[in-house]
Amino acid sequence: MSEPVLSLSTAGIGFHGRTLWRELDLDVAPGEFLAVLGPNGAGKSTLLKVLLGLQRLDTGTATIEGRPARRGSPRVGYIPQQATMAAETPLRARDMVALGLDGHRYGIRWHRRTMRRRVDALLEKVGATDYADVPVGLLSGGEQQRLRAAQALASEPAVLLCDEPLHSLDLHHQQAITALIQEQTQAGTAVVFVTHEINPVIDSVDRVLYMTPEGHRIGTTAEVMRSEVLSALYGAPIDVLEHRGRLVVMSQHFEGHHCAPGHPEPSVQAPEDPRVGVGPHVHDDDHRTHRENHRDGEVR
Ligand SMILES: Nc1ncnc2c1ncn2[C@@H]1O[C@H](COP(=O)(O)OP(=O)(O)OP(=O)(O)O)[C@@H](O)[C@H]1O
Repeated sequence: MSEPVLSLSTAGIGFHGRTLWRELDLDVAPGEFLAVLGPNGAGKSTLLKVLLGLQRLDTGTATIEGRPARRGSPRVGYIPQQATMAAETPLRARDMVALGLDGHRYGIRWHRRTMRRRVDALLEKVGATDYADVPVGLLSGGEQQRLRAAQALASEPAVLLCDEPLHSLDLHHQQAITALIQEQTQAGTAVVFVTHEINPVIDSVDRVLYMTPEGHRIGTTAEVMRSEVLSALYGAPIDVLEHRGRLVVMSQHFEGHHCAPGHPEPSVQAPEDPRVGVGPHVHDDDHRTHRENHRDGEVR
């Protein structure tokens, strides 16, 4: 591996006596795309906060480009979890994207025209040209999310941290944003992508970090997204099935609608859904349908 751009060494953190994760050793190379998966409350967003310098580790170290992770670094881009902006926010869409441009990059102040061209290109890439001059507070959640992606990519960061950036985007815009992030990896940006569903990004992912309260695993998708590995991590039987290049993760045991006591459930969705993956609620009916499909040979 080339010199890592992001490193965690024996990192650990917890709150109020509860350990979220510990002994986390991770090196991410320039241009690498790391997906971070795991149940609710496993500490995925906390990991991003550590890398943003917003949260201190209890043990170990976190470095970006060899220096301790710190707040406000222009070398780190961040697409936060979606939150609706107030209707009266005094920013147009293009202003929000421009905020992501480092006005003094490499010590040279951006020329106003260069800046406008760059903003226009970013707006176009996320499909936001039509509402470039609309106040952000009047836009839909998905439209605002596309602007956050454009803003985070504006400075071509060394590390891009994404906290469920595809949440609430329609399929077309999921693909557009994923393509944009993928393109950024070609330029050398390392991506840490927290998600509940691997399938929308499965073709972009180099490695997976899967976190659970019992421990974590790091490896390629094929190494980590396996029945034995997830069963060991959850401490309960989990099946991982592949269907047309997409993964279906399902629990073998349900108590009512839950997979295992104390664990938010991994998802089961109809295998025909191209977006199936680790995610929301599981119904016994879904389970039966899937099993029947499996018996009928529809799932390989
Ligand atoms: N500053 C804090 N003080 C106390 N507890 C915290 C703090 N930050 C996070 N936590 C707790 O740590 C746990 C992990 O939170 P985190 O948001 O990292 O989980 P997550 O894996 O991103 O979950 P989700 O998938 O639901 O977004 C939660 O129980 C949360 O309440």
